[in-house]
Amino acid sequence: MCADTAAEAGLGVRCIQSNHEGGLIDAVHEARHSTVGAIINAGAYTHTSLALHDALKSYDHPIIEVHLSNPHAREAVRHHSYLSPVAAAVIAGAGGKGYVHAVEILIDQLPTAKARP
Ligand SMILES: O=C1C[C@@](O)(C(=O)O)C[C@@H](O)[C@@H]1O
Repeated sequence: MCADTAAEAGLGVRCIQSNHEGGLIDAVHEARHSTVGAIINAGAYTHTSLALHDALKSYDHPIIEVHLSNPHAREAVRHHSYLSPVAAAVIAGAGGKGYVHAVEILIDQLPTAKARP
């Protein structure tokens, strides 16, 4: 579904999964010159990783933060995100559909996006 939505805007989707903080950071740096935007669910690293925050801060394209659940309805430790300050939008609690919405929002954020009426 994400790929279909992106394809309608002439874009492709590349998915990366890593259980390692450094793997996510490397993926962000590697994507700098080959992507126009990023959608990220960093799992628990959302709440702990200043390093991932720094990597995303140096990524010069729109970032959409996604969570399947709503971390704000969960334990207090999940209420802070290191990613949100560098994200153009945050989608939480929409389950898997959140990724499709993230693609739509990302497309709207691109410099080539037409202004909405
Ligand atoms: O690993 C996860 C999953 C999560 O990112 C989500 O998608 O709801 C929310 C995080 O708080 C949690 O640590």
